Order: sequence, then C-alpha cells, then structure tokens
Amino acid sequence: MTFHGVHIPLITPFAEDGEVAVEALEGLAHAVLDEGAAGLVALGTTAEVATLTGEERRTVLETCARVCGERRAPLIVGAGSADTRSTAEALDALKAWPEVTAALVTVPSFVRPSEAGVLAHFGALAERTPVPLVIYNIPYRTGQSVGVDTLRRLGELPMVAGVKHAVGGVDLDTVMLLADPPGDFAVLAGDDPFFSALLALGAPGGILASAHLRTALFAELAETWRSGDTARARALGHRLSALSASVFAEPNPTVLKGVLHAQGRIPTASVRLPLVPAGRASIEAVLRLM
Ligand SMILES: O=C(O)C1=N[C@H](C(=O)O)C[C@H](O)C1
Repeated sequence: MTFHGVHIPLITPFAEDGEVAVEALEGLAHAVLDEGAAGLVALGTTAEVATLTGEERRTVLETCARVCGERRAPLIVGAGSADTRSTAEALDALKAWPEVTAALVTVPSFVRPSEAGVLAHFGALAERTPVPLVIYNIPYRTGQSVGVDTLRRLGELPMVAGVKHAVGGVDLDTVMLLADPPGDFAVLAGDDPFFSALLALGAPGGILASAHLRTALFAELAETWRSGDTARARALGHRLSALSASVFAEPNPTVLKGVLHAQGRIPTASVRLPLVPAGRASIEAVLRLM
C-alpha cells in the first residue's frame, strides 16, 4: 500500500440542533474528491473525534465509507488511544469496513512511554491489525517525540505503511528521514504550513485539514513538485502555506469551520467544547487569502 497526493481529514459538520449534519458531510466528501483529493480521512483530530459519541463515530464512518466505496477512493480512519490493548480492539473493529484502506494511529499521548515503548506499542499492533497502519507523529499533541532512528524502525514493521509527520517544522530528523525512508513507507506531511517544504524534500503527499479549501491547488502543488517544475511549485507552495497558517490561527478546526460556513458549505460553524468558535477576524483573514 503506498500513499500519495492530498488526503482530507474531514471535519464533522453539526446541524442547528447539534446533531451531525450527515448530508453536509457527504457533500464535502464528494466535493473534495471532485477537486482532486487523493483520498479521505475519517475520524481524525479535525473531525473533533474526542467529542463524538460511539453512535456519531459510526455515522461519520458509514458516510465516509459510502463515499469512498462509490468513488473508489482510499479511506484512512483515525483509530487509537494511549492504551495498546484498546487500540488493538479499535483496529479489530475495522474488519467490518471493507472500504477502509488504513488506520491512522497516534503515538500514545500523555503517557510519554519512551521511544522503546512507542516501538513496542506499534510492534504489538502490527502483529494483529487487519489494515495497514499510518503512524501519527505529532509530539506537540502527544507529549512524546520520536526520532529518526525509531521512525525508521517503525517503518520496517510489517503492516506499517507510513507516517503522518507533524513535528511543527522541518527539523533535522525530518530531513534525515526523507533522505532515506524505509521501502514502501510513505512520509506524509501532517503540518499544513510545511506541506510544500516536505514535498520538496520528497514526501509523496500529505493529510491536511486546510486542503478542504482550495483542494485543487493543494493537489496541483503535490503534482507540481512531483513533476519537477520547482519555480511554479515554490510560488504555489508559498501561497498555500500562508493560507494554511491562517486556517490554524486558532485551534483546528474552528477557523476552518467558520470559513466553510461562510461559504455556505456547512449548516453551522459549531464546534463542541472545549473548542470555542473562531473569531470573525480569523475567518475573514482566511477569506481574504482565498
Ligand atoms: O485531523 C487530522 O488528521 C489533522 N489534524 C491536524 C491537527 O489538528 O493538528 C492538522 C492536520 O491538518 C490534519
């Protein structure tokens, strides 16, 4: 399994009554695929997954699976917690969904198990998962950093297909990893403002919340770096990085939802506590950059 291009971690739109707005979710899913997204991610951070009930998670997954099934598009599903056993159970449950291409599994958060513990966690999961794993490396959310040597060892595990790499910049480990990644291991950009920089270093794609907006341009950016038109890629990359940075001016996905609502693509800009809606100024700043 190899990944390339732009994968969209879909937001969960809410209706006026607070319920999941299923039609809007389905519309967004089709729209981003129409615009050139390579695939979808269901139940990522951007979906406010921590605030969804079990039934709502099922509804979101059903909707994304239906769309990806119809469109023959890859579907990555967020699964995982700080505990190895419950993560393994969540992965087992994905057997029921033939449309699921891979699971996005975070480095265990809050526990800070050491890199040896991270390796043991993914080693145990790799032995029994029914779908390939994409490791979500996001130390500013998990509290656990994972260096290049460990990432390479993780990339060599059976059933580990890639990493969503979101370390808040382009550090030495990122450069070293992209210089020599394990075979069939996709290093996907997971920090939107650094998407272009990671593509320039050889990343095959990314998982990017801000690519709900201007999806076609994000897809074009990946293709332009791939084709070697560096002058065009650099200029487009700078423009999209500015857009991404403004989408992340407040906690994700508050600004994104404000913009999608202003565009009439979702019924409300509502987010669930502890997130609070983005301010008007942040939303207008993004709209100006569109
Ligand atoms: O849900 C995701 O997947 C993403 N989450 C990141 C975050 O909220 O920190 C951002 C990234 O664009 C995708």
